[in-house]
Amino acid sequence: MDEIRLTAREVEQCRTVVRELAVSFGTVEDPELLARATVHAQELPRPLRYRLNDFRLAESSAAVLISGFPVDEDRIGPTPERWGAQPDTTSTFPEEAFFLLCASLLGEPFGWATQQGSRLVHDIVPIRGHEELQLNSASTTQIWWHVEDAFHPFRAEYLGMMCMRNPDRVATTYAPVNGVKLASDVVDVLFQPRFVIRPDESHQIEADAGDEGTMVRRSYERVGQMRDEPVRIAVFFGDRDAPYLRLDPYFMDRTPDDPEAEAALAALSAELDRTLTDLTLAPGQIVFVDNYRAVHGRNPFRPRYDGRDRWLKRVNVTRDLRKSRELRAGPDARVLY
Ligand SMILES: O=C(O)CCC(=O)C(=O)O
Ligand SMILES: [Fe+2]
Repeated sequence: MDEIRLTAREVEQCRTVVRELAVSFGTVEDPELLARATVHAQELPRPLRYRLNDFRLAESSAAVLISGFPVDEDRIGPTPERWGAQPDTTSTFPEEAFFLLCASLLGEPFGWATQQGSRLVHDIVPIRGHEELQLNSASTTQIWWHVEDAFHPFRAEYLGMMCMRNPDRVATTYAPVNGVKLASDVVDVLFQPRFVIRPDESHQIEADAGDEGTMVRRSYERVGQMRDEPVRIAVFFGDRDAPYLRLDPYFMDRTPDDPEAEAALAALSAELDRTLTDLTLAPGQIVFVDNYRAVHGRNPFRPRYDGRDRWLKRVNVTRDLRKSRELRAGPDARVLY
């Protein structure tokens, strides 16, 4: 994993860019802020921009960690009890703005109409009642490693997570695809469209949509269709010698009619299990996982429900918004329906 450590001087430079945005904006969800972020991000320190550009373009690593940006523990306020429940969106504005500026050096932040009320920046917090679900709001159960939104053709190229607090040092888990060793005939099978991935539960909790508009309803219908009539896809794609990957075994069908495909998936899963490592984010740290080149998950933990729970902000980033135009309301709209 690449690590970028900001120097004290660089942090000051980053804060200057953020302060300028804070004059005009109170929330990072303002569409105008995102339009400006792309431009203002070019005022971030040049070493940071070079390193993120290498990560994006040369695929120097399957994840990059950015350390050094401070989090003001008092100002951010208590960990919300559920996503979207932060009483004052300005309380985390500096952290989230820096996060989005970094994200916009990799591509375009976007959101899903079927997730967290169409917000771009998600809250990852434990929610009472979700403890055992296979969702990021779970706690006592582990989140099995996965490619984010693996079922969807327009899933993120990068998944960004920024830590607000993590007092119990709960680890995100991570495994890059280039660490796996597989026989050549297994790789062949993984490159063939013989696998089924269904939408995960985070896209199916209708009550959480927060918006009953036709677009949202249609979006749930589309996800429902992907669940009920999934098409077979390849797990590996791209370069035969350095494949990209797309899988989420927890939501994948077994294929008893195709034992060879089942065995290939089992072999890849065993390799990813073998190479899975812990990444414990500390407040202020940001990780961008290359969602084409690595899987991620999370270890289980005991939730506190006392306002001091683990709290991450999360953003989906695509390199190219245009490819999902049929699912968006306008050329610069960032929500996929
Ligand atoms: O909480 C984490 O560290 C990661 C959870 C996860 O898989 C996600 O939010 O996409
Ligand atoms: Fe995830």
